[in-house]
Amino acid sequence: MRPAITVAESRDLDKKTIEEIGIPSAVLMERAALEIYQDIITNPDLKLNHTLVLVGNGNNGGDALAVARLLFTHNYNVDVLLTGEASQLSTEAQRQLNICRYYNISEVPITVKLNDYTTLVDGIFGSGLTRDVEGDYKELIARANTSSAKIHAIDIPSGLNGDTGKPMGIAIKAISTSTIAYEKVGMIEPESWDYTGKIFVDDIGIYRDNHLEN
Ligand SMILES: NC(=O)C1=CN([C@@H]2O[C@H](COP(=O)(O)OP(=O)(O)OC[C@H]3O[C@@H](n4cnc5c(N)ncnc54)[C@H](O)[C@@H]3O)[C@@H](O)[C@H]2O)[C@@H](O)CC1
Ligand SMILES: [K+]
Repeated sequence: MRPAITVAESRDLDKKTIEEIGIPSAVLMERAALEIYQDIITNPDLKLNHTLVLVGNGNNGGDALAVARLLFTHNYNVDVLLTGEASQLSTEAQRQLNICRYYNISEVPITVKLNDYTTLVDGIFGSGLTRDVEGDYKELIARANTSSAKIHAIDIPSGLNGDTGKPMGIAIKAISTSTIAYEKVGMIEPESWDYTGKIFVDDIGIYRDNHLEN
């Protein structure tokens, strides 16, 4: 079993892979999306009749938008829900939004009925969660958790502290999670499994130990 890493180490490895080794952020995002897409379409517990992708402002949202595009281009019925303003998106998330807009993937408002969907893909927050979840985000996560839709989380269920395995105010309760590169240490805690569900560890070319796959 590969080792688990802290959130700080995860962010440090992302940064080093991009800045020291030179693998572009967009390439890592595409590799992440391809792995997450496979985890989703091969998961027998997810019904993909109608999927809604929840998109945050950062690169977790970027991963999610790229997943939405892969679902769309493979003829799955998918919509996206931008939780923030398009103008606030990270550079890579903006790139992915532009690609989704090329395909005219439908963007639905935060007031959309979540029970209209069979699956939600959670790309709101990942390793960038910095404080307790409040306000509209908290309400959306609460609605997602009480909806009839099954949730698949990207990297870390939104709102879950990746180091403690505990919610920060509230957290997405996913039936499955595609975590990037390595399990996060908080996912070793059994109480985190209510939020992560079944964990898939996706290798996207980010390695610890002098950046060699071990
Ligand atoms: N290409 C890349 O750079 C890669 C990015 N990855 C993805 O990128 C994610 C990290 O992306 P980011 O660093 O952009 O951060 P996130 O996308 O996790 O967070 C999004 C934004 O949410 C805001 N935020 C944090 N806590 C909040 C709160 N409680 N309420 C409201 N807003 C809050 C922060 O300002 C942050 O910018 C990883 O979890 C992973 O999914 C990975 O796939 C590795 C490769
Ligand atoms: K997430």
